[in-house]
Amino acid sequence: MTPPVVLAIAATDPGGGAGLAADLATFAALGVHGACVVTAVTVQDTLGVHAVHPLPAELVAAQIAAVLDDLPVAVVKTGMLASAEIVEVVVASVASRSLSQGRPRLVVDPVLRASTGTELADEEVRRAYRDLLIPVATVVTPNEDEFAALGRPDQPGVVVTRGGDIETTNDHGTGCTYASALAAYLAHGTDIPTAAARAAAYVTRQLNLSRPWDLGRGRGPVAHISTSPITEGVTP
Ligand SMILES: Nc1ncnc2c1ncn2[C@@H]1O[C@H](COP(=O)(O)OP(=O)(O)O)[C@@H](O)[C@H]1O
Ligand SMILES: Cc1ncc(COP(=O)(O)OP(=O)(O)O)c(N)n1
Repeated sequence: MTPPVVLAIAATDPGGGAGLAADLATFAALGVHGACVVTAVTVQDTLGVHAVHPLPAELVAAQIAAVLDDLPVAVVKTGMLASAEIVEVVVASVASRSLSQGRPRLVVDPVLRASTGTELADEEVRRAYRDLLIPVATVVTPNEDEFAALGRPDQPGVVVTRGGDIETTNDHGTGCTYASALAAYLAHGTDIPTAAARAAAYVTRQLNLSRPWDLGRGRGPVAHISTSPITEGVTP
């Protein structure tokens, strides 16, 4: 038996709220095997992003090749890509694969700015998203600001995210979690509108779970803890 595999290409968040930690936890909760390629190491906490150290683009390319040459990746999900060279590497490594090589579908979460205000992508990165990555994506999940900053891309598969009704201070990482959930549902074979609706429902459930938490000095993380039967009866 082969489980569905999703590859996240994104950056680290040492507090475990956003980035690769959010991606992998979401994949596990939704029944897909998660592989991960690191694009950058960030120094951040629940108060904000203090530093970003992008990895050399060749190292990102080598990680992607190691995964794609070995595992049957159904979906690639990108988060923070940190440099225009890394965006180019993703396009060259993933989108240029032929269908006979098993080209994965591509979910692009265009992370441009943290909700605490720090810019996470310069103009060169935005241009690379606009000109190279978004045109080859299956699904793109910008929030309203990202959608505007990317020139309002008009193509099938653009799902503009719009926050929601739950009032909480524990929402760090919701964008990453939403896009990862959508990627996981796609990997299970769900169509795009259904995957988007299920991802929103998943985020709602997780935000309700973390709403009462007292975690961190700023905006705490959305829950990545599972509410599966394994954890029933255990108080988080
Ligand atoms: N407060 C909220 N209540 C309910 N759902 C939410 C809330 N915040 C986010 N979501 C869900 O998560 C998705 C992504 O959140 P959003 O805030 O748009 O992402 P980002 O962190 O990238 O700005 C939304 O489209 C929505 O489905
Ligand atoms: C490493 C890393 N990746 C992405 C983000 C942005 O996270 P996102 O879920 O889009 O939104 P906020 O957490 O900023 O609300 C990040 N901070 N770090």
